[in-house]
Amino acid sequence: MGTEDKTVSRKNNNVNALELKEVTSGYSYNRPVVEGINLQVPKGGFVGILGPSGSGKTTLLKIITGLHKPWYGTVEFYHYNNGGKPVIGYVPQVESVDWTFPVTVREVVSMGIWNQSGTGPMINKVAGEKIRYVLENLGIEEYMTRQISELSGGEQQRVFLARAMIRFPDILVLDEPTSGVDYNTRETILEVLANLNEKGTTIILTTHDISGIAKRLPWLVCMNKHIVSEGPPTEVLTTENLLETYGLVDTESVGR
Ligand SMILES: Nc1ncnc2c1ncn2[C@@H]1O[C@H](COP(=O)(O)OP(=O)(O)OP(=O)(O)O)[C@@H](O)[C@H]1O
Repeated sequence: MGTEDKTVSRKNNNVNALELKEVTSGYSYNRPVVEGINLQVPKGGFVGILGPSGSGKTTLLKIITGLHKPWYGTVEFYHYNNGGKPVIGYVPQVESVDWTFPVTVREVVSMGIWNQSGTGPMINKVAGEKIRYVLENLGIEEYMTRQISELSGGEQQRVFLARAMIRFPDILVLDEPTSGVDYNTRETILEVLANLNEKGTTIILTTHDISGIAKRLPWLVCMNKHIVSEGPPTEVLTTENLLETYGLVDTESVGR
């Protein structure tokens, strides 16, 4: 059975890692950027969110991670083993982070486990080993002591992924994890994510890359302020859905 079947069947087993009900939110009064969002993400699911610039994808991810609050509606999480909230790892868009101050890869990654890694510049042995393990997994162990500002976009992207992975999250949320990276980096990132998903991590990512990423994922959500459609790529990546998602509906042909 392929990953696709597995994820789709999980979608139907009624165990959700998280569920958004009627979520509406935004940044200025009376101008919601996401509206009436109903979304269920199954435990162990791998979900891609597609939509044009400004369609509310990042806002939705921030609502899931708790960085931005819904105006209306609720976000509910599955109660993980410890009976509490899941550990959520968040990988922001690389371009949204300004690393002008001097900080090494090792220090950035250790921020993911700040309270376990020792105080200040001292990173304890266990944390140091975890950091090395995760960096090796991502093929960037040789950058350990480099300044983050010296790295390329694709390398920085993997450092942020490492920072989120080091917490061994139950849910990993990534904002355009492959934007601006080359083919090999994209494949490495996708392979790492597929392995984490195989081990049970629930993954939610946004992407603009339809052929390189979206159509290879088991479940897609198309959004443009509202959810336009969701389902497996074969059902969702239709011309009609994409035109509606990207606001390119041919008004002449529909007689408007
Ligand atoms: N901090 C903020 N303050 C005010 N408006 C914001 C803020 N963040 C986002 N917005 C606005 O909310 C809308 C949705 O933005 P969001 O970043 O969620 O879209 P997106 O789909 O992730 O876009 P992109 O693909 O370009 O990253 C946009 O119109 C944006 O200008």
